[in-house]
Amino acid sequence: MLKPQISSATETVAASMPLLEFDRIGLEYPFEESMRTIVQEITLSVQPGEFVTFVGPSGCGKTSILRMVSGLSPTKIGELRCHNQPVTRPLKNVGIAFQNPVLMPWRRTIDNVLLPLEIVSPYKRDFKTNRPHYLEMAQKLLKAVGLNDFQQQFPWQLSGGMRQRASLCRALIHQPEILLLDEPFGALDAFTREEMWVMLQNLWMEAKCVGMLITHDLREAVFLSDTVYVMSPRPSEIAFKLKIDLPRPRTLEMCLSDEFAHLAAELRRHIHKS
Ligand SMILES: Nc1ncnc2c1ncn2[C@@H]1O[C@H](COP(=O)(O)OP(=O)(O)OP(=O)(O)O)[C@@H](O)[C@H]1O
Repeated sequence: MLKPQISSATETVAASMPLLEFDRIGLEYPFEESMRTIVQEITLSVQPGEFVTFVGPSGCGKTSILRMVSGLSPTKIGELRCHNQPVTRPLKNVGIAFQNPVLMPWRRTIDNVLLPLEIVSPYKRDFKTNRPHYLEMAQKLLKAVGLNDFQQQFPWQLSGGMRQRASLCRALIHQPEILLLDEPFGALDAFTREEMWVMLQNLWMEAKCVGMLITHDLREAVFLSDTVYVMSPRPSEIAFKLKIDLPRPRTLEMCLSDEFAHLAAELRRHIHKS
């Protein structure tokens, strides 16, 4: 709805322009008396609508990278660009879902989903006058994830999987161009997690946004991604890039195929323990 309109003359150029560019990005944190290098140097680009995943050993800087993309922790070494502009402050076109879906316990599910519209420009300006329209958007999302009958429940009345589904709806309600996912299904059991892969794929295909996922689950990475980046141990860099060309929409039956197993094994081979 509020996505930028581009004329057909510029469409061809825009289609080939990356949405995100990591240009020799590094990362250091203070450690004891000096600075410790976490990320050595990362250069890559993400196309509009691409789903990319970062996998790698614990502590190699995956979450820190997502924070850079969100603009919450702007890059100090190298440059991160969104739409060719350096990211120097929190981006508005980003939705975020974490492993722990932090929903407000005093707000009903529907009101938790609506929350970003109350605080993110340009929605907050007309939130009250446009509420019926926004309510419809939130209801559509909740319906898409099977929570139609739980709109009026409080978070503590939902299961872990349901809370995570509501949190994904909340991350997408303001139609972000970039959806950041930090181990969103890490706390769920294996069966629920696989259901969530399918549901997330559907939401992402409908939203046509960039997906950027961190996970320790290599099958999850293969199922969801167009591109998987394997990071090396700290001080990290991209050790391996794997394109996943499985057709979409992907199904859970595909996880049983030799091709799927081969792709997951290929990732496993390139992961080193820190
Ligand atoms: N604010 C901070 N100040 C100092 N060091 C930090 C800070 N945030 C993260 N670190 C350090 O940076 C490293 C990378 O952390 P990060 O959370 O990005 O890694 P990760 O790859 O996401 O790890 P995991 O897979 O275990 O979640 C860790 O060694 C961590 O201790």
